[in-house]
Amino acid sequence: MFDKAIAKLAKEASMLAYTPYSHFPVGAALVTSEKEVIQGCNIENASFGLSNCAERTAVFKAISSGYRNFDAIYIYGDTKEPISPCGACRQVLAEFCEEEMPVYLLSKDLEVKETTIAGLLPYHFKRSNLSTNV
Ligand SMILES: O=c1ccn([C@H]2C[C@H](O)[C@@H](CO)O2)c(=O)[nH]1
Ligand SMILES: [Zn+2]
Repeated sequence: MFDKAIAKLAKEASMLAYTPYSHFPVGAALVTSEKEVIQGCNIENASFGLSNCAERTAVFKAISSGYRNFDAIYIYGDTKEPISPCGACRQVLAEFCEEEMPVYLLSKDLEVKETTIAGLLPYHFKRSNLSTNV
């Protein structure tokens, strides 16, 4: 269920973004099954392709802190319409989150578009697709 306080934490996370190249701050708030909120921001690099999006920062922070199960993610962009995550982030989220997990996409004014992991990336490549079936 959408929680405005967590949406504000996603916006707050964007304030720490390192964006000297795009000047486009993004924030994410990933809710763990323990109800912890892990924030992330985008972190750019002079070698542009090495930039890391807010969503992946939040996922990598959470995984490297020992969390493995997630209830929701909120993603905030300083945008007119609710932000739309890039393909790389959709694939990384699909690795760790259930297909039906709620995803709340937020605009500058905290207008919300609700979707799911499967809604963001239907028919995604997954572990069970590997021939080794690990
Ligand atoms: O959902 C998104 C979309 C874009 N960005 C970042 C990547 C780059 O730093 C900047 C411009 O693309 O915004 C994110 O962090 N998340
Ligand atoms: Zn991304």
